Formats: sequence, C-alpha cells, structure tokens
Amino acid sequence: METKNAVEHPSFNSPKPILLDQYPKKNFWDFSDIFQSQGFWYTNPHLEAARDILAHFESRDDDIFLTSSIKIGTTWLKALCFSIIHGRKNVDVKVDEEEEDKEDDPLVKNTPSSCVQTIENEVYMTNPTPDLSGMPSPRLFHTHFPYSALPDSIKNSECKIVYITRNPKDTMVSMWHFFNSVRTPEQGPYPFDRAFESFCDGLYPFGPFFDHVLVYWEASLKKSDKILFLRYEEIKRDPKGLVKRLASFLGRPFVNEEEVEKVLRRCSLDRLKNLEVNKNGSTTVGLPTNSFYRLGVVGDWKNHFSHEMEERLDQISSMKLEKTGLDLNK
Ligand SMILES: Nc1ncnc2c1ncn2[C@@H]1O[C@H](COP(=O)(O)OS(=O)(=O)O)[C@@H](OP(=O)(O)O)[C@H]1O
Repeated sequence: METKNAVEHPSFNSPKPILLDQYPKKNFWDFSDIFQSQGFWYTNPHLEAARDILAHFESRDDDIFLTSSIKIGTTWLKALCFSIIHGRKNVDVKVDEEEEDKEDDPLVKNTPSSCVQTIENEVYMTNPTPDLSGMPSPRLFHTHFPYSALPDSIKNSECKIVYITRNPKDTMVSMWHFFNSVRTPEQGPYPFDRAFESFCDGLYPFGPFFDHVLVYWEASLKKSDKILFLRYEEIKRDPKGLVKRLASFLGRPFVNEEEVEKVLRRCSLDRLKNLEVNKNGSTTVGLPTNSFYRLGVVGDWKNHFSHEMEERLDQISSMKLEKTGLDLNK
C-alpha cells in the first residue's frame, strides 16, 4: 500500500493511512494538523474514519444518532438519551436521591462516552471495520460529522437523528478551555485571541460552526419526524419540557413526572462531574474524562470576550443565519 505523506498517529495506531496531500491542511491550535474535505475540517484519524464509515456503515431503521459539532453539550445529550433508552428499568421504584448512586444506573460505572460511543472515535478509529451486527437494537451512536458526511444509509433509513447546538460564543469559550486542559504546563494556555480567530474562520475539527449547524437545521425542517434539532440553552431553560420532547421523539415517552425528574437528576452536570468514573481516567482516544465537564452555564462568553469580539461573532452569526429562522443567541 502507498504510504507517501501519510501522517502517523501512534496513539490511534491507524492501520490504513491515507494520502493527505490532496487535502488543504492547517494547524489547529498547535494540537494537530487538520485537513479540509467538502468544506469541513478533520483530523487525519477522523478523515480515515469518515472514509470507512461511508464505505461500511449500515444503519438500521431503529438506530438513534446523536449529532453535534464540538463543545456543544454532547456529553449531556449522550447521558440524557442513554438514560431515556436504557436507564429506566426501575421507573416504578421511588429512590431517595442519596440512594441514587447505589441503584442500577449505568452512568455510575460508565462515562457517557462509553455508553453512547462516538462512531468516528471509539468505534471506527480504534477498529476500522468493526462488526456491529451483534449489537442489540436500538443502537445509540454519536457523531461530530457534518450532515453531508453521513452515509446514505443513515440519511435514508428510518433511523432517528438528534442534533444539538449551542450559542457560538459559549461554544468557542468551552472549546478554548477544553483544548487548554489537554496542553502541557510548559505549553500554557493557547492565546484566546488566536483561538477566537480560528473559530471565526471555522478552522477547527468539524468546523466551520455555522455550516455544520445550518445543514442539520435545514434537514430538520424538511424531515421533522426524523431529525430533532435542539439547542443547549433551550434545555437549560426548560429541562423538563425539552427532555419530555426528546423522550417522545425517541419513542419512549415518560409516564410520569418522577421519571422526568429522575433522568434529569441522574444527568445533571454536578452529579456526573463528581462520579468517580468521570473524575479519573481517559477515553479510548486518550482524552481525560474530567475535561468534558466544566461550568455548564449560558453566557460564560461574557467573561472572556472583548466588545469587538462580541460584535464580530454577532455579525458573522447574523450574516450566516439571515433568513433561516434560526436564532442561536436566544
Ligand atoms: N450534564 C451536563 N449538563 C450541562 N452541561 C454539561 C453537562 N456535561 C457537560 N456539559 C458541558 O458541555 C460542554 C462540553 O461539550 P461537549 O460535551 O459537547 O464536548 S465534546 O464535544 O463532546 O468534547 C462543557 O461546557 P462548558 O462548561 O461551557 O465548557 C460542559 O461543562
């Protein structure tokens, strides 16, 4: 096999390096090189996974795909959907909040990322052609891929897609904190103004932000039975209402308010970030599990943005979202 210019990723040990010089390349925050394909930026392992997924992944009608760009609230959505689908065996048993950890909650022993695997990370990056045929239905997966990179079998089957997005300013701040948390003390934090520039230019894994959002938004308008479009801020504002909507969309409506409260309590940021399983250790692709939990508030950007930054991102936002009916600042 030709391996000229192939990039090695020892931690991912990719067995099928692909030729990368056909793709535009940039460096992402000193973290890794990223490559542009069909308007979106990918790391090399993600590009390889995208190719394998396109070639091999067969969706089932009862699959559920959670989709998002990065630092959007994916971990929360994973925990919520997993709890809605698999964590309601004891719905009739009223449990004291303090007893919660002792009962049969899979989230106590498993990170949300191991409960709902990101297909390009845990599934295909570590095993390019995994045999998923024995996996019981409903299969619950997550992906950061843009809609255009999803295989036809996902787009055309009866499977459901839940997309989540977030205010771009909070997303950018969350991303900055996340990638700083995986830098060495010698490297120190990446300069915020440079991070801001690359966010505005869409130069980060699975960027550009607005293009990612818009294609899912448009698809959700055309196929509202198949694609549920959610915003982080909506869930924060009305957690019960949104989680009920989510459960109904997934075909698992709640039977009473206690159930709703239980799922929300189990998936709260405070609880998850303090569970042992999320405090130590790392994901299969080497990211520290505690780096997925931070403040979880709406509006943290105000602590980081200058007035000029606020105006610039608002301008890009208005330009990109004009006439789409979508407002990400609400
Ligand atoms: N349970 C729960 N509830 C509310 N908010 C939560 C929860 N879990 C994670 N978070 C916040 O989500 C942000 C991380 O985004 P992602 O999970 O999308 O990250 S990733 O793309 O999967 O790496 C990050 O947001 P910031 O706090 O603003 O950085 C997390 O704190």
